[in-house]
Amino acid sequence: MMIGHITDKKHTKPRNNREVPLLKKTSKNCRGCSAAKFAKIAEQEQEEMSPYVLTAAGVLIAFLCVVMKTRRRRNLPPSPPSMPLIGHLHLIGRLAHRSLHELHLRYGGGSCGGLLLLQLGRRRTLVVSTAAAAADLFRNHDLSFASRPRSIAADRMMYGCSNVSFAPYGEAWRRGKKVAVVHLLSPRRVSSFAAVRAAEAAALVARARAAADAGEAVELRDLLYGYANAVVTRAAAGAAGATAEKVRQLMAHSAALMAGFQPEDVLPDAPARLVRWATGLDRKIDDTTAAWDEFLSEIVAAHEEKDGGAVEENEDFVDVLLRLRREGVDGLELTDDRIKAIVKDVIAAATDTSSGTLEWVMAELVANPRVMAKLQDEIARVAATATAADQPDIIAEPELNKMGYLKAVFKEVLRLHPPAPLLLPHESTAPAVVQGFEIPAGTVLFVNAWAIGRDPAAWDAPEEFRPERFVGGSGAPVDFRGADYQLLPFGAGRRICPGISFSLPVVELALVGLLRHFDWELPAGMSPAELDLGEAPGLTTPPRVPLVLVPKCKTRAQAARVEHVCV
Ligand code: HEM
Repeated sequence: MMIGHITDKKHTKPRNNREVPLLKKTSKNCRGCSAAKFAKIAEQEQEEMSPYVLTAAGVLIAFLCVVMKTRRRRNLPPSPPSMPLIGHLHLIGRLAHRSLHELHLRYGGGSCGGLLLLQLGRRRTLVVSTAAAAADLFRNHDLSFASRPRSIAADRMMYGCSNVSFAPYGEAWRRGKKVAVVHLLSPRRVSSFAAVRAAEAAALVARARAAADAGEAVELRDLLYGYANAVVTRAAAGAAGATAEKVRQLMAHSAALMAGFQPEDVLPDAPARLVRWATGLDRKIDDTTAAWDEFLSEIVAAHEEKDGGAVEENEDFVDVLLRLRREGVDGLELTDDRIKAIVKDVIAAATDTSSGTLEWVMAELVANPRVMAKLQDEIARVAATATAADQPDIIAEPELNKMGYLKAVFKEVLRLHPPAPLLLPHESTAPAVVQGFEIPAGTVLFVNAWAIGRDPAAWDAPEEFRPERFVGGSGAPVDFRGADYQLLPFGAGRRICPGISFSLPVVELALVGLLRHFDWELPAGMSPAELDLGEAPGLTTPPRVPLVLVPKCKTRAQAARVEHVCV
């Protein structure tokens, strides 16, 4: 009816094509009408308006048809019931990878292709929880999902995301990643840090030995973090000691600010900004960012003063980046800020992941004494003939390749305890059809590497810790370099971790040192079955309860074979 009153009837032809007199509009005119007249006008009016009503109804029906057709055509992945505003956020606990795994088991099994679609606050989120779904995603849609969701915290803490990890997909990310892969983390560069690794691994063994001599228990997290941090800081900035300690403090502050959901994940921009300001989140980010910037600026300035003095083989990451700036890297402007962003990125990406992996290995070995003994046997066999020339406590790195069981133990630990269980979040920039489901552009992606490592379709007895599953067998052994989608601790595709070759000798050398020289026992009265193998929440997830063990120098009979050990 409203349409009738507001439309100019002059331009209207009724269905029978009869010319209709202009409607008398004023109430003054109507007031004088008799009931019969009024009814006639109403009738006339109705007759006049029917084309409009029909048109409106037609448009509405057409619209509904399109909506319904689109809905029917949009074959979205399954999704649990959600709440207004927060969507599915209330279903995610402190350990997001476990909550998502439970949701997958409840809603995403069977014909759902290993996918779940969630609304996490404002973000539409695809969760991949099986090896088959990961294979389809990385094989066929890697490019569509190669970006990162925008994060205000990352933006401010990483110089406008000019680092590698949080940079959105595009030319700047591509060139930054190339610098990381080709210049910072290449096999040649990684092997140039062998002396750094050997010295820090020897220091680690010395610290464990001091505890063993004093009969003290050791908090492994502290010991292993100190080791990983020292190696990475020396590789990145050429310094350990006070520098590494400063990195440790800064990292502790940053990790807390980056983990978990952010206000803008749930709220529109303006209220989110208000919440950030009111809760002091912005101030904390600004303080931490300023402290990092001061620290990194000093390092860059000190390196610049050397003015390219380092021999190329002895360069640390800052040296390399400054040299590339002098030489001019195609298409990537290596400003001071970008250099600081890349160095900070690499330090952050390398430290927690490496030390977390080592702590999980030690936890699983203590929980599985059979595996510990078998690995110690392998190490003793190889080490009997091979120590580093200048570090008698440490095995020469090429010998690590003779330790097949060691490699299998690491794979098994990374299967069950990927240090970043959801990798880093990706975001799609184009629509894609994954496992037959339509995924719109702009969808955040979580690949649940933790759940994929437990996928019963991909693994036999997935909950069992059994490194032997990676030894022998027919065909190429499963590896974690991104080609075997059932084992994704480093991710796969374009966004795969570029630090695999850097991290392997770091973790292997330390573990070999710790197992070669010591037996490790639980504190008095504790049995392996009592070990808590749950995770702590965060972007990286070390054991929930820091591992405390007692190192015992190996028996004199064993020590006699390797004379320098614990005598
Ligand atoms: C055990 C050790 C490590 C693990 C488990 C690990 C795991 C990961 C994971 C899961 C990602 C995200 C992949 C994705 O988004 O799909 C990643 C990215 C990254 N990692 Fe590692 N990482 C480790 C060590 C390192 C080391 C030692 C470095 C450098 C020295 C490093 C540098 C990076 C960088 C720069 C990225 C970002 C790649 C990109 O966005 O394109 N990581 N890592």
